[in-house]
Amino acid sequence: MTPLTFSSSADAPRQAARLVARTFRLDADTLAKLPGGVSSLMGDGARVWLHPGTQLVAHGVAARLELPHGIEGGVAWIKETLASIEAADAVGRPGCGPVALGALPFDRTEPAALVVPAQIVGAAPDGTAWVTTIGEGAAPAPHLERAEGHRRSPDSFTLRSALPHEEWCGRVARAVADIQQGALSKVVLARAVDVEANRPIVVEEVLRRLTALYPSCAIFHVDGFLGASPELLLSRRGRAVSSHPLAGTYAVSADVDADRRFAEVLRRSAKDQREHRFVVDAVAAALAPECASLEVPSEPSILSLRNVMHLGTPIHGQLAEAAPDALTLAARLHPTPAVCGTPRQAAEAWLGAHEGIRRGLYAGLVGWVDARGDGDWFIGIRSATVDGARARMVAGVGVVAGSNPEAELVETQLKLQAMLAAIIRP
Ligand SMILES: C=C(O[C@@H]1C=C(C(=O)O)C=C[C@H]1O)C(=O)O
Repeated sequence: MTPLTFSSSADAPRQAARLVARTFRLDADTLAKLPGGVSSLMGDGARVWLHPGTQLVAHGVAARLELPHGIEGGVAWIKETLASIEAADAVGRPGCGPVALGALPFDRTEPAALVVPAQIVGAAPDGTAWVTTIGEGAAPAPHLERAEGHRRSPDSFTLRSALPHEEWCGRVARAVADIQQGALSKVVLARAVDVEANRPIVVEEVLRRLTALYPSCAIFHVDGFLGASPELLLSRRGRAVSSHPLAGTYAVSADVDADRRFAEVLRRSAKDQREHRFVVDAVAAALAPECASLEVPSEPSILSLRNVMHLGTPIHGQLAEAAPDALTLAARLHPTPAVCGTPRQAAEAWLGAHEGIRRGLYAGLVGWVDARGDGDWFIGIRSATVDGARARMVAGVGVVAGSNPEAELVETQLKLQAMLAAIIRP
């Protein structure tokens, strides 16, 4: 069936009324046939969202939701469109019923799209699992075949930086100089590395390795864009809202005592604290007008991953009654100074003039929103874009007064490790 296409218009909710969604609980017998849980259904073409909060593995497209003017053109119509799909939902969990899922570009004005999948298999943290099917006129029957992946993986890889190291370090030095001149306070400069493999990269295998290496992160895949993001931009469950901005990074070693000392160094680093504060202040300022209450810890804590540790501040709030849906809130926060800079406009202009790469979906938004307005949106970092035997990995670093170009280069290498370890077979 050809999917419907909706373009951000007043008409989309009316057209969506042609779609019908059915959600059923998956019983124990059916789940027993999926030993890896819902993730056993992810073939290369699936749209995947695996997070300890909510897991969604989606196939097919019931409708494409197009944003020809990017998220800047407004995204509130997406939740309204989902809400006008006729839905029978026997489970009622966040992520049940019709869902819009996908990845949106870093650039707020770049054309973008999400999809309403034709089938979504989901699981909640307590193990409740469900399947939703969506179609025009009637919801199709669910299809729960396990993905069979017998493709031969690549075993030889070449890596090439998009910019020579010296040139990239020169740009960091330029950013530090411009910051010292007072043109801006922080800018997040990204670096791309291209991988070429001897055979097509097997997306499903990369996702399995990411799941094993980064179990606390959001593992995602949308049309070749995949990754393991540690950074929650915004999650909404009813009136509860949360965000977990990160900024400030240190290496993680194999030695617990050394890591404890590194964590202390990071916590006491005035440069990293400053870099972090810009992000927390921006997130809190954007959320406050929508919230009846908002808790922002005064000190960051340490978020430890396999390759790096970050300063992170968990922010929680209760939304005001009229607050918008998860995607609208996330789009309002984006781009935070964790991936762009401060002040935002000066940083965007600086990146446009000096960064030298097209970010695309890197550092954009990735996640889902449902018809109630619940949803999870992470920042699309620790990510790569895979196209056959090629992949582009991107990682960025926050540059502030006092940043050292060579140290920032090392930081990009640590962050790129997240994807390298999953793409390149051990
Ligand atoms: C921009 C990235 O990461 C961001 C930048 C960080 C930093 O500069 O310390 C830390 C976490 C992220 O918010 C990236 O991984 O590409």
